[in-house]
Amino acid sequence: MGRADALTIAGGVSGERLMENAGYAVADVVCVRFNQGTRAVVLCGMGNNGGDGFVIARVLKQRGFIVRVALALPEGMTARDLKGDAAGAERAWRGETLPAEPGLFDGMAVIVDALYGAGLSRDVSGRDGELIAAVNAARARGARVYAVDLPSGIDGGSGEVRGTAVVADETVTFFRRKPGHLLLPGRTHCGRLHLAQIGIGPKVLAEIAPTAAANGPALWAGCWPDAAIDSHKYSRGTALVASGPLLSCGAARLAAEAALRAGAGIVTVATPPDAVATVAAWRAAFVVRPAADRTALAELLGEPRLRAAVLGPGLGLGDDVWPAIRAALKGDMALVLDADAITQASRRPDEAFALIKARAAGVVLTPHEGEFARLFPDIGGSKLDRARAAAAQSGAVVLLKGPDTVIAHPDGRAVINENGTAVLATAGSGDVLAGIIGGLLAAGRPAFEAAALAAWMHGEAGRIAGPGSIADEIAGALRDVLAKGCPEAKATFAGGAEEENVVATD
Ligand SMILES: NC(=O)C1=CN([C@@H]2O[C@H](COP(=O)(O)OP(=O)(O)OC[C@H]3O[C@@H](n4cnc5c(N)ncnc54)[C@H](O)[C@@H]3O)[C@@H](O)[C@H]2O)[C@@H](O)CC1
Ligand SMILES: Nc1ncnc2c1ncn2[C@@H]1O[C@H](COP(=O)(O)OP(=O)(O)O)[C@@H](O)[C@H]1O
Ligand SMILES: [K+]
Repeated sequence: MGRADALTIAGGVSGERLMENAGYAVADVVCVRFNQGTRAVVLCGMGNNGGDGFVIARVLKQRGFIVRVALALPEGMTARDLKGDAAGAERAWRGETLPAEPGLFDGMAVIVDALYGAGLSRDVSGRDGELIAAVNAARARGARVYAVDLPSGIDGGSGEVRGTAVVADETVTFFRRKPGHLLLPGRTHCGRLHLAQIGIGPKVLAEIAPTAAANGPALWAGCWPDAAIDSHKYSRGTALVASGPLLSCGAARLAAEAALRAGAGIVTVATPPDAVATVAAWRAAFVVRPAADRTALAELLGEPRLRAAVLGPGLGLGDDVWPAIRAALKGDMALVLDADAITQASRRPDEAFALIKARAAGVVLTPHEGEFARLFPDIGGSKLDRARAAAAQSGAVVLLKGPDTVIAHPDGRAVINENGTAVLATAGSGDVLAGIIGGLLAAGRPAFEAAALAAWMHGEAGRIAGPGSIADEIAGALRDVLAKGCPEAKATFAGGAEEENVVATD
């Protein structure tokens, strides 16, 4: 954001104008719910976030609110020491300013949090921590909290809580959302999020060329699995799902069903002999092939018409499994490596990553946090950073699961998924996701787009299936997701003012 501001200011829009627009945007959101006569306190910090706060205080006072500013400055600093646009905004404020202290929030209907925004660079502690605790306590007693740009204490780049953080009812941010608005726990601190345009134009967006975005149809509308009128099952694509033995064949059944629903024309389930009858009886639509051992599985994976394979759900952790995965990695089909296949790869990461990098067809790795730590033990940082680093290290598209699933391409592009709900936090849900990706890969969709679209379809399926659903029903709800059709595309990544899905990372 700092760079976006600087480029805009260099382009002739003053910082003061940006701050005025930002302040008005927040005041307008407050005024949707509250009227003249409302008691409001604006908590201002020492930087430009605080500067926005002074503008908000002025506008709310003009509109008849009873407003005071609670000014939180470092020891020894006074309002006269404020700098730049924040100093100008403070001078233009003609109301009451008090040194911030926790008691100032008592009895307020509205609290505006303008303590820290994008400039937060270290953990909040001491007096500021107490102020944040007091804001949250006042909210618990009924005050409505509006955060300026970010809830203070939330890191805009990572969504992490830096020590302690404000919990807001509404957050107004400017220009573009930041990763911290989408990643947890930041997302849950924002409350309702508003995006306001304050004069930072499309040329700036093109110049900063963000490589992160919220997951949405702009990325994958062209990959929606509509089959052409003249399609046949083979042209729609063949996928193979490798099952585990009888006691762990449920995972492959879920994945195979999801792959069929998501667009594969045919799905073969390769099954150890003890599970053949169970798998065959599960869905008449499955093609079931016994694979007595891993050599037989490797042979089935050599079938030339195969466009995609899903390996991992229930596959097994025995030493005999890796040769089949290795055979698949040496093959031509696109691959989803999930669950046990990720654990298998984590025992020999160098070999796995070399095989992934050497192949032409795409690979999607779908770790949850535990599997991620196993496969990429040395990678740290924000969820966005970690997914990107893992993609670069492995050569695969990495889908790092969770409520804020991140999908990263080795070239640095990444999307953050935002439509998942806790309905998905149920056993077998990840198998459904792996199957959806496999179905889209079988239909010829590129790995990054397939993974992003699959995460979105999975989220929608969870919403449609609703609370109380089990994984079988999430797979079943894919039919409704597809029946609703592809949602309207809004552009993603850099290039136009309408591209609200872009996340400004700098
Ligand atoms: N002209 C501009 O640059 C615009 C900036 N805007 C606002 O400006 C904000 C960013 O302003 P700033 O860069 O001044 O930063 P902040 O106002 O977020 O933070 C102020 C300063 O506090 C210090 N600080 C950081 N963490 C601290 C901690 N834990 N304890 C003590 N001190 C700490 C840092 O030196 C930081 O620069 C945005 O979030 C947005 O609200 C908007 O007005 C839009 C225009
Ligand atoms: N609270 C949540 N909100 C949104 N999505 C979630 C949540 N918890 C889990 N998920 C999603 O559910 C799936 C769970 O996958 P996984 O952990 O592999 O489970 P399993 O192995 O039982 O199938 C992932 O796609 C994950 O992103
Ligand atoms: K703030």
